[in-house]
Amino acid sequence: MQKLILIAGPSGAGKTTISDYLRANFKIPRVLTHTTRPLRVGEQPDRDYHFESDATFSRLHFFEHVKYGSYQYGSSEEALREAWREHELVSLIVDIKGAAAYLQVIKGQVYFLYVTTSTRAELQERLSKRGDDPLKIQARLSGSELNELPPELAQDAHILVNDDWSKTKKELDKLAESLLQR
Ligand SMILES: Nc1ncnc2c1ncn2[C@@H]1O[C@H](COP(=O)(O)OP(=O)(O)OP(=O)(O)O)[C@@H](O)[C@H]1O
Ligand SMILES: Nc1nc2c(ncn2[C@@H]2O[C@H](COP(=O)(O)O)[C@@H](O)[C@H]2O)c(=O)[nH]1
Repeated sequence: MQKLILIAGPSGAGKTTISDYLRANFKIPRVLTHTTRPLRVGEQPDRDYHFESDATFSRLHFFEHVKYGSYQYGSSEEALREAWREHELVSLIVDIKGAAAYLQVIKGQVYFLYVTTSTRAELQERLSKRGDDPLKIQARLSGSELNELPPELAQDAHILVNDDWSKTKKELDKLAESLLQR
């Protein structure tokens, strides 16, 4: 059966790092999403995101889409179908609203991984080290942008506290092995 590891959690929790690890070590590719935000240092088009203008974004067909500040983000049905053509198991990074949309429609095919850290200070430190703008960090770590796990999604979530990367890797190894066997 085609399956999806849906990865959500606060900014800086390590969603991208985890998805990259699954791809590098288990050949579980990430379904790329689309965004109108500018590239960060070190990012590449069509490797990290499909970077779009507002005009090209509006022409796409989205499973779900959201807006952060003035930037849009969206995941397309086409991208998921295309990824599943070659791989039974893929990953996808979305925010909490996106996760809720997938769980509503294809819950039976989803393994929902909610990634977090023990403290908000750790998130802040990681984002500062990553070179994010301090004002954007404040926005990302407050209000609806924090991506806290809402009670209605808690029963579907597998929570991974990514404080210690060596422990996280062990948990990911177990998870990938069990999902690839099924
Ligand atoms: N267990 C960890 N310990 C320390 N640093 C980590 C750990 N996991 C990830 N990081 C680092 O934290 C930073 C944020 O990680 P990452 O970009 O994967 O987060 P994210 O959840 O995808 O964030 P965003 O939603 O903002 O894109 C990166 O610099 C990454 O190398
Ligand atoms: N609902 C969706 N959320 C998405 C999508 N692509 C990314 N995201 C989430 O946006 C924020 C910000 O990402 P960043 O790369 O600018 O740091 C983060 O929480 C992502 O998980 C999407 O297609 N749909």
